[in-house]
Amino acid sequence: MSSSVLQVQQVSFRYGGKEIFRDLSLAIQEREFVSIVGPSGSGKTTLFRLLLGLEKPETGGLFLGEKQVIGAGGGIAYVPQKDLLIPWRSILDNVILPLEISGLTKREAYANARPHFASFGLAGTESAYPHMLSGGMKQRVSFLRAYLTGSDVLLLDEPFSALDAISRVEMQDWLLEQWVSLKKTIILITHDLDEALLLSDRILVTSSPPMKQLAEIPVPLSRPRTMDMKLDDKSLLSLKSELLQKFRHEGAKCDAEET
Ligand SMILES: Nc1ncnc2c1ncn2[C@@H]1O[C@H](COP(=O)(O)OP(=O)(O)OP(=O)(O)O)[C@@H](O)[C@H]1O
Repeated sequence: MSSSVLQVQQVSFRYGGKEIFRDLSLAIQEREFVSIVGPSGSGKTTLFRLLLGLEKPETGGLFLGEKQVIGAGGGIAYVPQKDLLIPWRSILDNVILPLEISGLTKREAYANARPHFASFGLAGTESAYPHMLSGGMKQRVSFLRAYLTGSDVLLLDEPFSALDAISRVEMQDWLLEQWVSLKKTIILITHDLDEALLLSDRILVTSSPPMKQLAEIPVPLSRPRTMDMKLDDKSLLSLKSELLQKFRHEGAKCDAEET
């Protein structure tokens, strides 16, 4: 067998009468960076909810290593679109939440969290409150909180979509660096095709429900990657046009379903 860290095996799922997945299978390799792109309403967030154990498949199974994914919080961490920081807790108190929940005392949790502030670009923000930070910084806090769960797999649900264009590019660069240094497996939902191309080893394209498989586009760019590549590389431009075509095609099918 390969070194899949995450496996979705023949999963079927529906919300009431709406069938979302039918016998869907996919595998994510250890330390892979995979982006999921696809039209609105195609089931991207639902896939995350299943991976987090927040929804139960009708049939099939989801596995983290050998272990079946059951219930929330089992080795998979989630960074949502909105940072969901608690406004009345300091940044340090926000990031230690998962450590407190796992049973550490506040003192232990602080000792655990503090050394990571610098590498997450958050030095000096420990006693600040969320409203004092920029959008990009708040997302880094959210990312640090997810990292401190100790999970090997991070699910990022459009984490940069609310940021302005410049902060977004800065955060994409930052995430590239973090992915290299933290050695985690990352799955990113994004609507930004440039972001998907720049960051990923593979891009999975969702289609209109019920989804039986995800189209897969490998990104054959060497690493380390830079922003210049994004602008210059000819193969990147042709990949982008391939992605756009798939995206539009599936989007049209989704729109037709909704009407
Ligand atoms: N709790 C729910 N109950 C019933 N239907 C739901 C529920 N959550 C999502 N759906 C439906 O399931 C389908 C897939 O939703 P999902 O949020 O997974 O799509 P998505 O691809 O993440 O969309 P977006 O890109 O807009 O976030 C949609 O048709 C949505 O309306």
